[in-house]
Amino acid sequence: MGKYTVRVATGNLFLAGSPNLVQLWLVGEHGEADLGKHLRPVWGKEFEIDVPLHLGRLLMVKLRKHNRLLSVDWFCKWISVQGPGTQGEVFFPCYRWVQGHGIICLPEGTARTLSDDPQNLFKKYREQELEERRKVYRWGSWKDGLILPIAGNRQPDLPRDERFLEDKDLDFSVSLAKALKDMAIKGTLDFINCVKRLEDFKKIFPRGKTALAERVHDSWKNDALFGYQFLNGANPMLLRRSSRLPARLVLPPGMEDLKTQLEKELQAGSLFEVDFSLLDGVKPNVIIFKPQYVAAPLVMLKLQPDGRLLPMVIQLQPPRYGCPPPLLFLPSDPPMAWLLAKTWVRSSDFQLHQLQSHLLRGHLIAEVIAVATMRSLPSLHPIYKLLIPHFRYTMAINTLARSRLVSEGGIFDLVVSTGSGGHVDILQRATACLTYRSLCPPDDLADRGLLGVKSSLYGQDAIRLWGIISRRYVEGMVGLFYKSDQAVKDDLELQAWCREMTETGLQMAQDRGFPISLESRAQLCHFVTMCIFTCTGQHASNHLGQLDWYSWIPNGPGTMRKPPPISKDVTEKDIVDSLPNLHQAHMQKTVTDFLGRRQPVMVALGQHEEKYFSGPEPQAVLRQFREELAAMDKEIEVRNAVLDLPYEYLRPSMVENSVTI
Ligand SMILES: CC/C=C/C/C=C\C[C@@H](/C=C/C=C\C/C=C\C/C=C\CCC(=O)O)OO
Ligand SMILES: [Fe+2]
Repeated sequence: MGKYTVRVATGNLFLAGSPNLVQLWLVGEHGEADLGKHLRPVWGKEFEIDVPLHLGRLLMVKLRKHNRLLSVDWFCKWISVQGPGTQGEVFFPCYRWVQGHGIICLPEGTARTLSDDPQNLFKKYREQELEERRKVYRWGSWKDGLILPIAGNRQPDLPRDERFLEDKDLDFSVSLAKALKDMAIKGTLDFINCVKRLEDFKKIFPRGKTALAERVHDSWKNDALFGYQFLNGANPMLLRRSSRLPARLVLPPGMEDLKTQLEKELQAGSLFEVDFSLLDGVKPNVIIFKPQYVAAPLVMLKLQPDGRLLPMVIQLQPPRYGCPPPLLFLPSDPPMAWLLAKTWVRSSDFQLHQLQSHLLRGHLIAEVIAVATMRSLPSLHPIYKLLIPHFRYTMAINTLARSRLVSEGGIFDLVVSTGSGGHVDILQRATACLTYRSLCPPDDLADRGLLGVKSSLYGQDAIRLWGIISRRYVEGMVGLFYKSDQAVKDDLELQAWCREMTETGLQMAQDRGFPISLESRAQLCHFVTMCIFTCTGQHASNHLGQLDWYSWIPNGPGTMRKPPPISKDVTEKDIVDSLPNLHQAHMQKTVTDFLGRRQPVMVALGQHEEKYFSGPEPQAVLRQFREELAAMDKEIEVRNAVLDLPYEYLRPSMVENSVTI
């Protein structure tokens, strides 16, 4: 018996409140008390009430919104209750929309696995919550041979909790509308203006461009900048150290010097390669009845002692049986021939970057993690509480990508050489070779021979960030809730989550190294770190470079309008005629500017305000995580200050806490 003070926190945004009355119940270990309909969340924040029962330790708050005439959704952040006992103020996290008039149960914020609840006080609640979540979060299907998305084609189809809140929605819609309006106004001139010289692409070079974009415009023809991009550019995921000369690199007679140089670098361990074979045979797009072109180049590069990565040879297409060996382009070739060869590589890199590194390995994997978690882990579960902040807006932005970017008639079909089906083929091929190791930087960088490469700033920062997420955050939290490997094995919810991810979301990916069970705390930590890194650093390192590296279109051509050259007799006009026309370039710019701009509505890594965990220990782990992130951020700032080309894409203050754009 006694006085209870109930505090209710409604979302901060204008549309978060509701005039509907809300009924609350307090559920304790000794009983349940109906507090009646005391709350109008628009205005009500706190009220006191006498409860004539001895409830004992508070376990749960139940709430129900009553809507006589009009049902208005309410965004409840949390409820806290200060009772007469020794429990102190008890916190019940929510951070969800309260819709309709069903009863919602909010368990007290302490994280609990099934074995942390020996009296099964929450067992029924966990089962009911998952039963409801599996109805609301359903796997969809976009294209055969791909990993699964959330069901739903448009934002309104998504669960309310996954849609943009009004601030993000406003920024996204207004910015997109402005970008498209500008495009429509200026774009009319695109058909009148034409590009005669490479410098004419300045006509669509943006105002307020970044300093690095300026450098790209000034130095895009430079071999060192061309090589640098494979280390620290928009797409740092393809470069690998050569262990042998690639079989596809057929050296025609007269190339003995090159062979000697390649073998010398190979022996020294300084030979690197970028192989775009995944693009081989991809059906190119046809844009306004005009065929576009796709190539599948191979680039060989040498790592200099000063850290520069310099191209040695470019083969634009793999050898064909019964045909003469493909032409090889060299730095010593006529300048326009060499520049066209590099430009073809840049266009090929744009395709694999946007589809394989950015969309598939960033956006779509993050979505699988989010949907599998919502379908398999109750909100009480410690791994749910650890992961949920890293899912914000991911289903929404991916639904927009599927409906406006890679959809039929979407941007890829309109202005990208792999649009109109080639892009789906590439996604299917990339999915078929997507391995668990490639999503974990310590393994991926080891496999690609990039560990310890001083000029791989991406590699250094990825390892550092992975380590902070793994050691300071994930291991810290897992250590609080799993005291042995057996506890991991015994957690049936956790095992179901892992299987749901690998077998269903990733479509039987166990043959590519993904686990279908978790046998130890170390394996659990590795898997959860992969989840968090994918939703944060992996996406950021492949998203943030668009503005810097693709603002100057010749450095990232979304399409090529002429076939790859078969001779070295190349003019500037040949290059201009191969590059996107002004309208295609303008549309590409508009989209990559819109996507690549720094987000005003942004939560940086680890900076979420939601308190999913109750108790001092998880808060201490999160605090230490934030301290380590701040230290890394400062050290990157100091390092970048003395670099000719700063690398910012894995700075914790730049990395979003989830995939939201
Ligand atoms: C050409 C850039 C390609 C990027 C693909 C990689 C990742 C997906 C991207 C997410 C995009 C999500 C939504 C895009 C929404 C709108 C696109 C802009 C204009 C559409 C024009 C129109 O529909 O009118 O990661 O950031
Ligand atoms: Fe993105």
